[in-house]
Amino acid sequence: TRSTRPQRLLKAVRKHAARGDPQSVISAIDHFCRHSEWAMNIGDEKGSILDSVVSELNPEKVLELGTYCGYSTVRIARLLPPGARLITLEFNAGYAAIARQVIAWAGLEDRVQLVEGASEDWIPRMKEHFGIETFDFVFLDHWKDRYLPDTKLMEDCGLLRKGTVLLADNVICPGVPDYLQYVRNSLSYKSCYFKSHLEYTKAEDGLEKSVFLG
Ligand SMILES: O=c1[nH]cnc2c(O)c(F)c(-c3ccc(F)cc3)cc12
Ligand SMILES: [Mg+2]
Repeated sequence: TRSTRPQRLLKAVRKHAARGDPQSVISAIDHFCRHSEWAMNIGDEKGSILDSVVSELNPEKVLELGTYCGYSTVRIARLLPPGARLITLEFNAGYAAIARQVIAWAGLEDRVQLVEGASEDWIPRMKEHFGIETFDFVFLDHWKDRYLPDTKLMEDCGLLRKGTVLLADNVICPGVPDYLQYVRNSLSYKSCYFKSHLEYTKAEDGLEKSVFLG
């Protein structure tokens, strides 16, 4: 039967990237998405903005909602000190299977924990199951209809602290109007927009960075 796009993306990583070299994994995926098949990774342009936010923050505890093939997981994890931890949630088992192999190829499995399942099921279990108090950084990149309810759920579960940074992908395309309205008008957040482009295209998209004020 025909392979899936994530399987073809992994094949390109294995062919063109060096094991244990996260930058070569990132470059191999970007090359595949530009020259072979578009795929919904954050990409190199928005990825550079992600890098700068993570580098400035130096987070110890990171949550990623939406792993897909692990591209942004690798981008974030490669910037973390070895003691830091990144938990990434992926609903789609096929995507998760590929992402595990991409993360392993990059040599970053020691600081990444990939969890398969629904964000709404796992967010309430972060404390008792993973021993997490609060997150320093949350990257939202799963499903537009879940950004707002999952943010409210993280608040209710006490997973956000004064200064926790939320960074949301795709706030223009496909767009998350309810989430944007919330973080831009709530007194509990200081929010700003980083204008960019939809991965590997000329269409507008951007990232919204929101600091939780407690
Ligand atoms: O569902 C998504 N989850 C997470 N990230 C996405 C993304 O970065 C996209 F560009 C897109 C996307 C897909 C098709 C389009 F025509 C435009 C954007 C979707 C997602
Ligand atoms: Mg995205």
